[in-house]
Amino acid sequence: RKIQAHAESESNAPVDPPKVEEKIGAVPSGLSTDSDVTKREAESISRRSLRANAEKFEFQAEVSRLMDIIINSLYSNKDIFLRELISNASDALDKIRFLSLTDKEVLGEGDNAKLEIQIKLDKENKILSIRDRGIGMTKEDLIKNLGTIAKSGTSAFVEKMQTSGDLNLIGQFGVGFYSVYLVADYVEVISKHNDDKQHVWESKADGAFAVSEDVWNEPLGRGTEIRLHLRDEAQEYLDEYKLKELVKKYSEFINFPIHLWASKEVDEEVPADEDESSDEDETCMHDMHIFLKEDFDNEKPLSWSHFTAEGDVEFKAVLFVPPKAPQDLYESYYNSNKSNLKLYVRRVFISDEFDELLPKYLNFLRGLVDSDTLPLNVSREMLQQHSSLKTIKKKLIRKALDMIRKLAEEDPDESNDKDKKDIEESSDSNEKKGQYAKFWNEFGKSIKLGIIEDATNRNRLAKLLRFET
Ligand SMILES: Nc1ncnc2c1ncn2[C@@H]1O[C@H](COP(=O)(O)OP(=O)(O)OP(=O)(O)O)[C@@H](O)[C@H]1O
Repeated sequence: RKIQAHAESESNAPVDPPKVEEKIGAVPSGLSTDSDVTKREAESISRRSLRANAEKFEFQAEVSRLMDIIINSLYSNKDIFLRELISNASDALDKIRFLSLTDKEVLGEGDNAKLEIQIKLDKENKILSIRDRGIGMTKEDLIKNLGTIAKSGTSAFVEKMQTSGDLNLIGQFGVGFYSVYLVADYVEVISKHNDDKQHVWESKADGAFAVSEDVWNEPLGRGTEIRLHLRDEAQEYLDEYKLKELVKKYSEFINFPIHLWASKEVDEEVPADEDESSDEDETCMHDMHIFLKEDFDNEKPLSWSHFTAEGDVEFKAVLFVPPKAPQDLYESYYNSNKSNLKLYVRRVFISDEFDELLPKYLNFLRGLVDSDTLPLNVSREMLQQHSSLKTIKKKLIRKALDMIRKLAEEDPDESNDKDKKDIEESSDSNEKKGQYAKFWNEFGKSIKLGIIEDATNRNRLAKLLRFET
């Protein structure tokens, strides 16, 4: 399987362009002057009828069927639409960042250069909008990407959705966008790509959509704003607490800042971390810290380590020991190549299935590595042979073993020294008490496997062994 930078756009098989169909949707009559048109159109947003002079299109039949299923679904986990939109926004941001590596100009200046996601709640008009400063879509992109599905097996997929009723599959098949119709009955997508003017796509999920040049909204500069006109029964998505929780949940590995704005005009950064600066370069580290604190049903990781390696091979890494071993940790130890480290190159997400960064016995660790030295767009085979990788692996093992050793050293239960124990107990040691025993319980077997498999680090590993007395 090839590893591809997330930032690359997928190659789309050619598809027939959707048919143009005139006069679908309400056509207000008697429009005279331009300003009149603008006024009427602004009104139409609240009336939820499609813009009058827009070019109208029919959805590809499968898309139409899919939308029917979604809009009539009784599926209870409607929250997933936000996961899909955040993930699309993040992909779009990755794409522009990827292009900016070779051409800085594409980012533009001022706010345009801020690679971020904004979520806005307009309680009065019952609109939830998600905006990114990503790559954006041209008119042609809007028509193709949000009107057709280019993948083979689409009909079978739609069939499966209908029979299983499990709309969670939607993201896996790559049609996540349409899940917006779980919560909205009218959706506008406003988009500005560097190569085109700003356009609006809109649809009421009635088999048709419309696209027009946008003369109504503020210029976006670059990127996409998705406006969801919420259904009556989906008003809960205007509640900032609910939204904040959802954003936290779905932004686990999103390496761009997400800002949530409520109508009160209070700016809250979600997720926010008081002790971290939100320096752009640090975004993936930043998110990782949040992840450390908030995941695992509020159980903290047993230990973590965050470091920067300089010299020939430059990388940053966060490693941590989860609070519990996954149930299947040892089940297919020799067969599976499961890794829990995410690999980024220059902050572009590359893979979370790359198992060359740590030896098998350290598979229980989680975290991420962000390297400036590895090439961005390479196959797995090329990466495996890259000489930097050996250095990264060596340093990661060292840091991981140091981190585990420290866990023991800082645990008062581990200390034989009575005085030290007293001093430590008066400080913040309560949290650290018993942590090593917990670690040993969950991951002791991995240390034993390491002793067998890793001759270079055998002595270091031996110091981590514990025996029942
Ligand atoms: N915010 C956005 N900015 C730019 N392009 C977008 C955005 N949202 C969607 N698109 C375009 O529309 C296409 C269809 O989106 P959709 O969510 O249905 O599928 P996907 O993103 O390809 O797959 P997945 O849902 O698994 O992420 C995307 O591939 C992308 O080209």
